[in-house]
Amino acid sequence: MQEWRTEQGPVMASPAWAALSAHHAEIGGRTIRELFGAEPGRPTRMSLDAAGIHADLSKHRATDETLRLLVSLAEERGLPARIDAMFSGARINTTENRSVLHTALRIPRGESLVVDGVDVVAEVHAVLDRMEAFCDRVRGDEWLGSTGKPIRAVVNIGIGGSDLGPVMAYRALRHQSRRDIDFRFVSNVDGTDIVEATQDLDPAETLFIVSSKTFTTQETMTNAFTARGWLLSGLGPDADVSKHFVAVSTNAGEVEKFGIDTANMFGFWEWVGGRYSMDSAIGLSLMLAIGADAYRDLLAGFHAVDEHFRHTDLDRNLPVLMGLLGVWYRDFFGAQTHAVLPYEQYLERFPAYLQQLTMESNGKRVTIDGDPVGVDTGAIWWGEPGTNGQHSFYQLLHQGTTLVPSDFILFAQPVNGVGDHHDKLISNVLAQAHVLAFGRTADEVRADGVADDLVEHKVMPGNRPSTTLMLDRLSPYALGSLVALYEHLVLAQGVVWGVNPFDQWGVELGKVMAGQLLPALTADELPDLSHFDPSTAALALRYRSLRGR
Ligand SMILES: O=P(O)(O)OC[C@H]1O[C@](O)(CO)[C@@H](O)[C@@H]1O
Repeated sequence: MQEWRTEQGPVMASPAWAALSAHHAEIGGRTIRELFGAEPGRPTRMSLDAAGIHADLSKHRATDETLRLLVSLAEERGLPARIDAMFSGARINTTENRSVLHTALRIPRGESLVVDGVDVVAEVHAVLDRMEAFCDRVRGDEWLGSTGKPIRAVVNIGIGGSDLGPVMAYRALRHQSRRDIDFRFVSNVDGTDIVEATQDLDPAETLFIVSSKTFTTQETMTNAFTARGWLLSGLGPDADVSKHFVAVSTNAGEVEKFGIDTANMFGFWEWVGGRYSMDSAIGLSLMLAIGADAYRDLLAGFHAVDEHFRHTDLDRNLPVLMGLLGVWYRDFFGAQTHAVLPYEQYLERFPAYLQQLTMESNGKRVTIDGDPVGVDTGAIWWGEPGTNGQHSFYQLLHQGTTLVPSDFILFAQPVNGVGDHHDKLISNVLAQAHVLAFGRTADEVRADGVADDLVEHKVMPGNRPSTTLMLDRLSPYALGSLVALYEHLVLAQGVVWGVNPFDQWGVELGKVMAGQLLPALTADELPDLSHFDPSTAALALRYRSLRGR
């Protein structure tokens, strides 16, 4: 086992932090207009390319010196050493004593990475091969349901990382998915989710994938039991459910207990965090949808960005620079949120996916050593596909009082080239980034002939920063590269802040309390609620009474 230790100390004690504070006092008030005016070569100098992603970082409230100081901060915080430690399998997730090796999920076949005496690359490819063989059988109508019918509906049951990645990626790539198989995703313990997902399906043609790293998650297990009941009520009590259920998990014991043959289980490893797992066997539904070759292209996209992140100097390293700019706005400008605005309808769930990735990772108040962080950490991430957002919340982005750094994502080639839709789409995204950055002054508004009493209403303050990411076409490779970009951005930010981006202790207490409340809501006898606060106890009693208990 490779031991890994950190004694980083607070980020504010870092000399680069003090230098950044002084630098912010000096240039924080300069506008993007002024920066462009002073530096004609800015767009070229501040753009870079990584694994097919072209990134324009010029519309930021940052100079070369800002980037230099941010990179110094990352160096002082030990980012290069942490990157090496992660890729080599050291147990950098110290609060759970685990390696962090999602990058091993996409190392090409034939290479090797030995961790604790095991070649994890060989294990990864053995699972990928099993997944491929299974997917070929289902897609080739060789895997038959218990009545002999081929599979025409696949329902992934999972939540958090066992849902958001699969559903995001399926929606992103459904243009190259099998259209004769219905793909559905059930996550919420709210019964509506599973009822709506199954009510028009034929159980004889339905395959459930129960996806859960732990196989103990309340929502997933509740939905899995309900799915089994639905199947048996449709096919009769003697139906062979093994033809309709497979599992993706690290927990073979619980999979067996549920009644799924472990021959139909696809494993992964404790060194894959839930929110970093979409390219593990958790992606089985996606492989069923797009096929194994396309799935391997997705892995290649991930790997290309891994290589970039691992081997590129910090000052040309895209995930590092984007992560550092996020720290710059969060801690020196007080930006509380970060928007992701994909101008690609197929990426409709990408912002939701990034919410778990970023906020479960860096929504932390203490450092990896357990001390208060002392500065603001992870921003609130959110977003919607363009152009819908323009007719909704962009008013606030343009003229509100809150600074919202934004990422615009666009693709040069349309997936669906209908008429002039795509050119119009792209004109919109470029226009939005332009207006956010450069705005419109009162003089310019007046020069347009606007009446005096409306001038201030029409002034666009501008100076609102954004990154533009332009890719060629939304392909599995491109999607993999984008996800890896944000995975590594999260690590860069976490290391600077000194938090552990790989644990999620903050979600545990709510689960425990729900477990304690459940019997209080359902027991025949009025339970003792005195250990809950009076508000919660009163609401529980009201619920019982409204349910006639
Ligand atoms: O895959 P599992 O074990 O069901 O967990 C689902 C999700 O629950 C969480 O632990 C949070 O509750 C996530 O980190 C994880 O992705």
